[in-house]
Amino acid sequence: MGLFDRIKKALTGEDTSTKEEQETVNPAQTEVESTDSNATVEPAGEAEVDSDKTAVSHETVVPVDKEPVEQQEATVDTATKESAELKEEDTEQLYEQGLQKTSQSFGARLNAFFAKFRSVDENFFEELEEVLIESDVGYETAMQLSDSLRTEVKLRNAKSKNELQTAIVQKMVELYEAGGAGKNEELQVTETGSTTVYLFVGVNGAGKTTTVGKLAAKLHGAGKSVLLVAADTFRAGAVAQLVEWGKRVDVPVVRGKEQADPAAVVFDGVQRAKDENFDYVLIDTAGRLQNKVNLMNELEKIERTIKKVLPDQPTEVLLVVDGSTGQNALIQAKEFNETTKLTGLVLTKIDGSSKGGVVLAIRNEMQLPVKLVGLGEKVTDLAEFDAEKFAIGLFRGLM
Ligand SMILES: Nc1nc2c(ncn2[C@@H]2O[C@H](COP(=O)(O)OP(=O)(O)OP(=O)(O)O)[C@@H](O)[C@H]2O)c(=O)[nH]1
Repeated sequence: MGLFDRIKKALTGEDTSTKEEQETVNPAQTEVESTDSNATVEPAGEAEVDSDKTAVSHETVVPVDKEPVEQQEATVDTATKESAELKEEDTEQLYEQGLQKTSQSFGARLNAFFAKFRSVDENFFEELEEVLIESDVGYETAMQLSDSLRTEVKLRNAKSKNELQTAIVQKMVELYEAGGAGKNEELQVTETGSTTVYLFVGVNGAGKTTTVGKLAAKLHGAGKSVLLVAADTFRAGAVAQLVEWGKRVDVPVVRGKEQADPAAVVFDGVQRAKDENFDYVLIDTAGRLQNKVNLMNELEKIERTIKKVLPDQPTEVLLVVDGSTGQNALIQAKEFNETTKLTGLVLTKIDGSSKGGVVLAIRNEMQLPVKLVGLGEKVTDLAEFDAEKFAIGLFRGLM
């Protein structure tokens, strides 16, 4: 069953797939349980701090400049540890709650538009374009949608309100699917079996540190060993914030002094991860966009540094954007994409925002997959992006 049919079935209960499709089991549905079955469970970090550099200490903070050794408490209060294991039903609920505002405004706009529907004429398409732009799908995408709907309407000779509503949703889903064609939709893991490095970039306040913390909890909960690198040495407090997340989710953090060279911190972190065979390194960077050249140089230097230690890394360069800023998120994504080669996006703060429609614009205009979504401030409020759940949340009440 195609994505559109699955969404339609979920929203209307109507099964529009062919009989053959109904008889074929969707492999994607059978995969769910096998995820991470190979995971080796590492004991949670109660390790003692050991002055011997080779000993793995889950709470050791490695000072980059080798100056006075700053170390966190060696033992972790188990009561403060948080795990990020989410059940399938929880994720569904999160999506639904998270997208409530978006679907209310998105659906309400389109519903209001259809409430005064009379006939399919030039006015109809012009108004539809306006409604779509207001719904944060972006100008370019709104135009494309309206053009393809014109063709579809002619082709099907569609006249009724119902036919048109369904056709719009279908076109949005098609556009969405085309935007990701040939792209890896999920977070990738290194093929060599060595450490996988994810580099997080994005403007200040987008939610990088929070996302790194949440993802660390998820991976750690799945039995993976994770090392965090606080390369945002620019903003006072940013390092402390990541160290706090490290404590909270029980993973070690490599940090430098304030204003230290971020690339030096990255070097130490990646080297340690390699030496100690960590499964993942998550690097939090500074997000200054005021000076594009500086930012580009810094990110390039960080990437070069990673490659010095692990030539096939980073596996992912993820841009974190604040989804509640709507079109601003799209503009930021475009600017970052000019300076660094992104592999995907993390869209945060979808909860409580009415601007989730921007996913469609980002995907269509940048051909970049949204890999993760932030659906709240809690450690568990991070989910892999699921187009079906997202679309169901977005189009609820429209079909
Ligand atoms: N509601 C909600 N809030 C979020 C989400 N992700 C992050 N936040 C909040 O957004 C604020 C900024 O998040 P940070 O993680 O500090 O952002 P950052 O990009 O690391 O910012 P800098 O450290 O300044 O570069 C914090 O108050 C987070 O709790 C989300 O998905 N939903």
